[in-house]
Amino acid sequence: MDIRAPEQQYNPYRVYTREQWARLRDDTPMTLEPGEFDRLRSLHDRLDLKEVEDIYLPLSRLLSIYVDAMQRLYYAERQFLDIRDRKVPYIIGVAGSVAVGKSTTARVLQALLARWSPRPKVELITTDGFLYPNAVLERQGIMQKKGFPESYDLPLLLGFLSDIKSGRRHVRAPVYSHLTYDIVPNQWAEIDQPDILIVEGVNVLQTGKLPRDGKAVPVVSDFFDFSVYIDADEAALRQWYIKRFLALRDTAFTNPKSYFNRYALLSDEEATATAIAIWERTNLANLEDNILPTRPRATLILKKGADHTVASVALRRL
Ligand SMILES: Nc1ncnc2c1ncn2[C@@H]1O[C@H](COP(=O)(O)OP(=O)(O)O)[C@@H](O)[C@H]1O
Ligand SMILES: CC(C)(COP(=O)(O)O)[C@@H](O)C(=O)NCCC(=O)O
Repeated sequence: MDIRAPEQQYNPYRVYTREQWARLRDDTPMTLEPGEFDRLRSLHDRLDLKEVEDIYLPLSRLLSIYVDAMQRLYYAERQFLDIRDRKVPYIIGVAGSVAVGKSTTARVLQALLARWSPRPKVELITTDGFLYPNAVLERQGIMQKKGFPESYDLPLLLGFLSDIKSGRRHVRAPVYSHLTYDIVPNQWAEIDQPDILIVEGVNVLQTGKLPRDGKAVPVVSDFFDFSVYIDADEAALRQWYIKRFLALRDTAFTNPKSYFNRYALLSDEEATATAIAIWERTNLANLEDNILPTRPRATLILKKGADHTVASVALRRL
């Protein structure tokens, strides 16, 4: 235990207000077209020009420094070891609660990084593709634990990342559908030697239980060069989850193929009660037990306020 006064304790992060962080954009140009915002934004997430200018352009600038430095280190080490092989993809993890807006952040980063010069190949993968199919979750009695560590095929995810890092071509990842709430049979996303890969999911900073015998067991973040945790207070997350559930009731849930089709005819009150029940039973429990504890492992923490915009940024010291 650190018995020093809080102000004397070592803080691994430098913390910036939104205004301080926004100034770090410097002369990074805006490369997104106005029409692209709708495509990048998830349901009920907030994303406007100011958010990209104040938060994501400084982050894009910082990432370009990190990627550049890593490439130079990589080549210097290759020279030292007298090895000649192709460069490895730079991997960025995006973590945070269900409904915090990970998908939007990941898509904005993908769009901004892909416009760097010379144009890198930037791919994006979500870890929900590595969830076990519903049939398996049902057999194991963990359908209500979707998103918990035990609901993912971790060896498959680790194998995928290892293939990517080792420069393999045409690496396949399974695909998840939010509509059917299940893995899509016989469908894969193919990742072919990207320069940068963004890996988004609630579980990406989890370590699991490390073996006591010292045997080497990789964890997902061993493959990351940089990671972002998107943070928000529980009260805000709960509201966003309920709001999104109500919006989905009127849209996606009305599709007969939707797993939640039975909720399409619920009244506002019934739908809110259902959303709160799912939130508390599954997503909040997962946040408290398995997601929030990984926050201190991130390179960068984006803290959102109740209006979905980023209020402060914490960057881990090198
Ligand atoms: N039941 C659902 N039906 C259709 N789309 C959904 C459903 N649940 C979530 N989504 C969409 O799936 C995406 C991922 O959501 P989620 O995993 O909660 O992460 P985040 O909100 O952090 O991006 C979001 O774009 C969300 O709007
Ligand atoms: C699939 C999810 C765990 C999110 O996974 P992620 O892509 O963030 O790894 C989540 O969207 C989910 O389905 N949660 C289960 C409870 C619910 O239906 O909200």
